[in-house]
Amino acid sequence: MDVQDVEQVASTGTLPRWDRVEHLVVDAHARYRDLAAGAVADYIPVLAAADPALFGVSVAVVDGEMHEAGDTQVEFSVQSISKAFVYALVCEAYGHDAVRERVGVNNTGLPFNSVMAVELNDGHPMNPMVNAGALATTAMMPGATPAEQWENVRTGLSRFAGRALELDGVVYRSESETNIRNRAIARLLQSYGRIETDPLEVVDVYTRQCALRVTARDLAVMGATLADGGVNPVTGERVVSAQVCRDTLAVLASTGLYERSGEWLFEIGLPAKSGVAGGIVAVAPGKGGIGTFSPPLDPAGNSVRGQRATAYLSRALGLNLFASSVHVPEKTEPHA
Ligand SMILES: NC(=O)CC[C@H](N)C(=O)O
Repeated sequence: MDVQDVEQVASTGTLPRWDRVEHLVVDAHARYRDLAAGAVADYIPVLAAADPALFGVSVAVVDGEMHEAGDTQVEFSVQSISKAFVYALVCEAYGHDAVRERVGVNNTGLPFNSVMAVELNDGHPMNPMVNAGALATTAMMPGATPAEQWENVRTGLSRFAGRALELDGVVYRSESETNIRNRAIARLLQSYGRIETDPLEVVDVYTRQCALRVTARDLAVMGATLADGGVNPVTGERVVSAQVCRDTLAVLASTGLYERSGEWLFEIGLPAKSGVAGGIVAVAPGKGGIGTFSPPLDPAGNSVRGQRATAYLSRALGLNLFASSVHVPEKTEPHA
């Protein structure tokens, strides 16, 4: 089936056509498997050793159905995707007003690890999806000690995934030895009174949260939990409230792909979050989650194949939040 056909499928009858999902997931994988663009991250030394050929596409529907193709059971570090779920957990604990005031919800327009963004905004971290805002958010995680905060992060993200997630010790150590910039950002936030506890301990919890091991399948389930108003569709457990999901998805829509968030929303029309190990989670509210994994990244740090596969599924399944169900786009291929 070519793109035009699937768009016609998506444009007729009730959307989305979940009966076609299995076929479309396999097709999304086949289409982009050989796409050779992008480069694996190397600023965290161990990530440079990732196999660029790995590629998995997974969809979790809010009724608990799973559809998968490729390397969906391969584990990789969650990296920045953790920021979305830690943000949700902190909002659940303290209410979104407290987090919004301290961390913000506006895009910086600058790279995820920008120091200048903090300086330009009088020490305000701007949003929870860039490193400054994520550090400020992790600092707010419930727990009397950093060890307790870390355990709450680990168990909280595990509840979103529906299984016990574990630390990748090799990734954690590799990033701990080289995360000087994050330590600088944490110190800068401390200087502006945005972090009240020990900034280096905050960086340590944050580095651990980024080194949690997930699969594309986990990402799909985590996304489906946000799509399902906070109830994990596989375990049936309520992880966060529907309001927290709504707030988290709004933040993801405006900031989830860093300085490329506008282009992503324009083309794909779904809230999403990327990580530098090559994962992307996208959320179709009320419908399901899409998890992709492929290590080669674009210059902003977003997986190239993951973006293409998600764009294809969004179009083919009619998931774009801004599209009416009868719209058949003239353009059949997205921008490169
Ligand atoms: N964009 C990312 O995935 C960055 C996460 C990484 N752990 C960092 O802090 O630099």
